Amino acid sequence: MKLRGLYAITDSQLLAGKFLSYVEAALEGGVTLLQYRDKSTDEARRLREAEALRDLCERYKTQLIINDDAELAARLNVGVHLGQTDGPLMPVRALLGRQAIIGSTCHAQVELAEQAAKEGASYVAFGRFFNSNTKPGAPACSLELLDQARSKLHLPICAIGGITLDNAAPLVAHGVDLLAVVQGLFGAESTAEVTRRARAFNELFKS
Ligand SMILES: Cc1ncc(COP(=O)(O)OP(=O)(O)O)c(N)n1
Ligand SMILES: Cc1nc(C(=O)O)sc1CCOP(=O)(O)O
Ligand SMILES: [Mg+2]
Repeated sequence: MKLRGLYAITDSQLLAGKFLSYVEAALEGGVTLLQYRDKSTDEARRLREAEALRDLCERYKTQLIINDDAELAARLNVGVHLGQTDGPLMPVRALLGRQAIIGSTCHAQVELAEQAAKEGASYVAFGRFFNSNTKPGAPACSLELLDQARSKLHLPICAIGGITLDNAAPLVAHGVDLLAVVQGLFGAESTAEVTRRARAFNELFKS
């Protein structure tokens, strides 16, 4: 499966009271990957929500990725996204199997991405590219880094951090395969607007 297009990421605060309706609206507009990102320790709720997302993703033929939690990903037989402090990648690859999608945060360092590629990552994520309300403290990354990364890496490149429909086009022009978005997608006033935004993000990959 080609990893290219919109990578929607959930946010429990932003989506409170409208979690599944907003996610479904995004899937309706077209989502290549959907990440369940919930930084809470409420295991029961996390399992319930992740199961609901897995069922929704099956209906829309979208791949579900769990943030941080390889055990939960294994339990649901879906992919996982790991940051630099979320533990080593290789045991997770062994746990989830060869087919599983495993993403790796590489901040603004091509060397981290080369290492992740060696360890079996399915895609590498660079960011943050713009100011992010969701994660204001994330280290910054530039378009020039993408040019270097594109010339050295042979796996899909994901960009994250403050991405909106107004600023995303240059990222795609610099070789990004996946646009990972929270606020720029789900910070919308209605489900119809979420669907419109999802479609518009995907259009950026067609020109
Ligand atoms: C697609 C994608 N890229 C980067 C991140 C950030 O991961 P991490 O650095 O582990 O930070 P948290 O998201 O866990 O706070 C991501 N989740 N997804
Ligand atoms: C979860 C996350 N990781 C980042 C990184 O740079 O590693 S930026 C980020 C937040 C993405 O949300 P938004 O689209 O609302 O900015
Ligand atoms: Mg993490």
